[in-house]
Amino acid sequence: MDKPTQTSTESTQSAEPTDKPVVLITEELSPAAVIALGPDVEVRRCAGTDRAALLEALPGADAVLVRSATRIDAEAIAAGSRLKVVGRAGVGVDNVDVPAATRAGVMVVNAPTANVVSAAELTVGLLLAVARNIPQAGAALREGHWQRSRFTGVELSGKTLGIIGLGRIGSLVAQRMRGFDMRLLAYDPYVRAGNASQAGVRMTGLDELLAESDFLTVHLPRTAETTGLIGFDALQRVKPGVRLVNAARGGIVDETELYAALKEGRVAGAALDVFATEPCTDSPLFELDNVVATPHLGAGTIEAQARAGVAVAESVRQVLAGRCVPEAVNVHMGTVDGELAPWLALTEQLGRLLTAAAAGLRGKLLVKVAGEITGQDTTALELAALKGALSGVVQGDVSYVNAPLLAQERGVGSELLSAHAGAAPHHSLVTVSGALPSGEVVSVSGTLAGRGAGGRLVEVCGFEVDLALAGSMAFFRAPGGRSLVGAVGAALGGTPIDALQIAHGAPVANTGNEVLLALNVGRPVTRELLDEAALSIDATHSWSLDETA
Ligand SMILES: NC(=O)c1ccc[n+]([C@@H]2O[C@H](COP(=O)([O-])OP(=O)(O)OC[C@H]3O[C@@H](n4cnc5c(N)ncnc54)[C@H](O)[C@@H]3O)[C@@H](O)[C@H]2O)c1
Ligand SMILES: O=C(O)CC[C@@H](O)C(=O)O
Repeated sequence: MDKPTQTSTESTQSAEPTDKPVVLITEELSPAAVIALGPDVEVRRCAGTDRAALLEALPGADAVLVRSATRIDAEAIAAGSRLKVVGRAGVGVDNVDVPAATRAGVMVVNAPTANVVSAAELTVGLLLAVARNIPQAGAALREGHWQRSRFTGVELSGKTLGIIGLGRIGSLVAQRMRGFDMRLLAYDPYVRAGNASQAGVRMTGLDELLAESDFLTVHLPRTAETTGLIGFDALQRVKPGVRLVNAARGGIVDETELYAALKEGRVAGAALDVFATEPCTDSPLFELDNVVATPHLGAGTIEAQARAGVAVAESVRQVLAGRCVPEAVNVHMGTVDGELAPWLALTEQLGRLLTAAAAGLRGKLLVKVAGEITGQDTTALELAALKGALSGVVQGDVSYVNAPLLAQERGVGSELLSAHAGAAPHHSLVTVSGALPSGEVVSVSGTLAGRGAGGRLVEVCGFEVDLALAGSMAFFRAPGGRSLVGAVGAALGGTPIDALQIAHGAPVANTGNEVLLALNVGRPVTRELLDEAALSIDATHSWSLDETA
């Protein structure tokens, strides 16, 4: 799909059949997101928080676009029987069951940087609000109370800020709070101390950070490890009178324990943008004067919504057009640019051919990349080979998303070797190899003849060939020294033969007196015809491939 010039067709949820891929939008998104989806999709809408409506709409959707309020769990993934991609217009994917999506071959894409500035700016606002009681003082004033001493606050300057999670947002908060003359500590076991100290942040253990901080701010993802991290134990160890901000995810701070600590005065104030269960409108925390609360507004700016919506819409368009996107949460493909795309298709074909040649898939798939193409990030070619190889042995859809998992389940490994040398006489070459049940290694190599040209098969099991890697193909390995063409032609009956090659001997590897007969044929060769032809020439191996299927 090219850049959109018109907006997408839009309808409310409908079961009407459509030719265009259907993108289901389940939450309020920036209008720019719908424009970015372009004219090649049909947009449908339903409320993601209405579970029944969501489950009813999902079977008709090729893509679903959500924010944080729609639960895309295993049940929702299963309901989305034709779903190819879940687009999360924001950072956190904790409302998406990523393992379930991966298993089903559904790509999950997010917009990891679109709203981080907005989230960091809200955090700064919450730090100021909790230090100076700004929302409470404003609310009292509106009720007719001019109460200055009641809302006396504290300064940020000279105080210690403890940042829990020094990732994208935590780092932006650090940058901004340095301007307030705060001393900055951070706890994040996955961040290198050297990088932090350049940013003026001292890394500490959690205990030290809790004991020394006048203000704490949480910027963690919600995971099994982080859920309840700021609970009873941590809140016992804080510096008395600490003020706490959480604009990351609900549940990381235990709300019951926080309530108790606020009541006791161990925690002097809290500012919360996120809650364990959302929407949250009646928490006991809201009864406390020293609590500031916002309804998950971290990403709630015009700029962040436009950036997140457009970024994720672009990714969804790419996925629906069969392309790979770097923002995929559950596919690790490296950088895939336009130059690499035809090599992906070629490598996938080679993977399919290898499985056919090896009569199955076992052990390890080796993907060797040589020549000019090695100047690019070729990580994705390993996935492409696995995808192709598995498609011949797995029932159901194999995608870039579930290929590694399906391979792992079958005990199949893979390795990518990349070396500039070794492609001659071709400018670039991809070789995929694996093993026969006997342990003998089989390999297939292919190249692209030129820009826009289809793939060429240039090596099969050590024999040099030069055939289009397209349409239907048949291969025979047989003893040499006799007339093979007539016998095979006769056995294949009326099957049109478009190109035929007999490769002798061992120009690439020592294959003895054997020959390889490789054919491009005009229609798929049935197993019966293939066996008959193989018998007629005493072939030791025969296989076919239907690239039109
Ligand atoms: N309130 C909002 O509207 C809003 C907006 C955007 C993002 N968020 C949330 O903010 C959080 C941070 O987002 P980000 O983009 O900075 O994420 P990030 O992945 O860039 O940073 C998270 C950091 O947490 C660290 N971390 C992970 N597990 C940890 C653990 N157990 N202990 C200590 N550190 C740990 C990681 O090393 C990483 O550096 C996420 O939960 C995200 O969903 C909220
Ligand atoms: O969609 C939203 O507004 C929430 C976004 C935010 O929590 C995120 O993780 O990106």
